[in-house]
Amino acid sequence: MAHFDVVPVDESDDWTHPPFAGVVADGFVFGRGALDDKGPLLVVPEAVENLLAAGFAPAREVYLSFGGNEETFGDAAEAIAQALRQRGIVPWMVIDEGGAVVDAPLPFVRGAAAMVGVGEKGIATLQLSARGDGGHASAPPTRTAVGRIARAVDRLGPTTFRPRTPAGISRMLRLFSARANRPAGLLLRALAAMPPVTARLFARLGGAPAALVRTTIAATMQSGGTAANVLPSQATATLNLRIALGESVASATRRVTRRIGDRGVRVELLEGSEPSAESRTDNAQFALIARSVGTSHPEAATVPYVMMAATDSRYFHRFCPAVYRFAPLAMSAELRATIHGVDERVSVSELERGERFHRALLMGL
Ligand SMILES: CCCCCCCC/C=C\CCCCCCCC(=O)NCC(=O)O
Repeated sequence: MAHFDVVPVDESDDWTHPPFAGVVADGFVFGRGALDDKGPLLVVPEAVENLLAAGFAPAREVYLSFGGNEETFGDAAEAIAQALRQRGIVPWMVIDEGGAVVDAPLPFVRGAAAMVGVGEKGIATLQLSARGDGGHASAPPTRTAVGRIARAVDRLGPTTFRPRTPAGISRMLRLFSARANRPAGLLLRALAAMPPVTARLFARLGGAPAALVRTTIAATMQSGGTAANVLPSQATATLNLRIALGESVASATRRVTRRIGDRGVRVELLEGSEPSAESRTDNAQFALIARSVGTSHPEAATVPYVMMAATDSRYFHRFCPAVYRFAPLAMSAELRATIHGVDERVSVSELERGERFHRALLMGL
């Protein structure tokens, strides 16, 4: 699976090469979507076409699913999943974006790792709204509609949701422990054996580690009021929740509502998508991914993790137990930071390695 739509470019951003010109320079293809998700997409048909040209026929049926509205949470992948389901087709394995080959994935861990998302967090978009009486701003009530919404957002701190370590993260730590120096290796092994301790530690670290173990809340938009000297008659805020594995859209919405604890603030669910279950790592599918990584990126260990963002594959995990999120391209931390950002680019040599990965995967089915 992959998608060919991209997020927009802010005209004020300073790109080295125009973001929609596809300039090839210094060994990279520059452009919006180079990593998310045009590079990971094009290595799939490249592999298929090369195998077809060589007269190869795969041992299983292969479906290519390319959607055009992933970034806007559109319904292309949903329609594709539904069509397969209606035909009684349950894929043996689904592979989509959401992982990559990374270097030094954790402090003290040596070498490259092919990070494969074995699970994916859910999403809920909530709108908070409050109403006020309006009027002259020179004689305000204790709390305006804007103030009410601000207080509600402030109450939704990082401790709103309890942390919990998914099994895939414990397995990740165990695999990394073998690639760390002795003291760090012992620590990682201990953390792998004590999921509640890992959950608390990662939650405390904040950022990506915290996002691996708990439901996160980002207030992303707000509005309210019409003029500087007019009391607002309404205010709203939009919250983007990423729901941890094991929780649900409904339970997260309830918790947010309770935590706000203000009947004057309406909490409305605009859209939601449940978190996935975790796909297994002790099966033939995961072993095939690891073998294919061995062909394209022999220096990398194949390691499970949990994808914090959303992919089109979320429409498949509802009826297919083996869903993996992995783009077979090396992405340094610097390159990952260009996704949805400035100077997004993909290395030409990685495109070649990506094609090799998919060829190995198809041949190994
Ligand atoms: C110890 C943790 C190591 C983490 C290593 C992370 C490796 C993942 C590498 C790349 C993943 C990039 C995937 C980008 C997909 C973005 C999908 C997206 O934006 N979806 C929409 C949304 O979620 O809003």
